Amino acid sequence: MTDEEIISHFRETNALLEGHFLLSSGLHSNRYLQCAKVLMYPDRAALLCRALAEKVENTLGANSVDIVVAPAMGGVIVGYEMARQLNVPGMFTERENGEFTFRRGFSLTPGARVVMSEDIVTTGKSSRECIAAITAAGGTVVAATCLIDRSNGTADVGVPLVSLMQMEVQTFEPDNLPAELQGTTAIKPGSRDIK
Ligand SMILES: O=P(O)(O)OC[C@H]1O[C@H](OP(=O)(O)OP(=O)(O)O)[C@H](O)[C@@H]1O
Ligand SMILES: O=C(O)c1cc(=O)[nH]c(=O)[nH]1
Ligand SMILES: [Mg+2]
Repeated sequence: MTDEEIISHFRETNALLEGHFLLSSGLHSNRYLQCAKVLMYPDRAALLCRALAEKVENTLGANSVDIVVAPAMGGVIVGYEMARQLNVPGMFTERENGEFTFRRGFSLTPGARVVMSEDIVTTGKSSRECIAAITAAGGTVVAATCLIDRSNGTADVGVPLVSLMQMEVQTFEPDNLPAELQGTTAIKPGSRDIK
């Protein structure tokens, strides 16, 4: 799947937003990729995750994954579809007092080979937090995946990161906003509690 085909799925579903956004990391941006708008279409979710699962298999080899774990909320749908495409089970972690935890009776077999599946990577902070929770629960994270790596390959999540597409999207510290964003109110689409 080419980058143009991937981005077309975002454009056609109005998932490529422009405005003023407060990101999960606390950084600001004039662009936002709302993956939920793409993933609301099961056929598009399947096409994108099939292509990403193929990349994982090319990187790790066949039958190298025991389970997919995804961080809620953004990772839930993509994690489900990645598990389906890799033909393994999938589960998710969710925040409790700000920390990713396994709830709902989810647990990992010690040493289970885990692919951690995100929707978006900007700084990699959420990915690293989810990977830490998986490791603490006894899993071995063999790779991380995301649909779009907004860091253009610069985010370090501590394990190989397989992205469907890399993009370079500018981000800004809150006290260093460009003129176009100054004086406008930032929208915060994600669910992380930013103090
Ligand atoms: O690489 P990062 O800088 O961590 O940014 C990317 C993270 O931000 C978004 O989640 P968010 O925390 O907004 O919550 P959500 O998944 O509930 O939407 C997205 O789903 C990633 O998890
Ligand atoms: O960094 C984020 O929080 C973020 C950026 C983006 O483009 N999309 C998203 O869901 N989260
Ligand atoms: Mg998220």
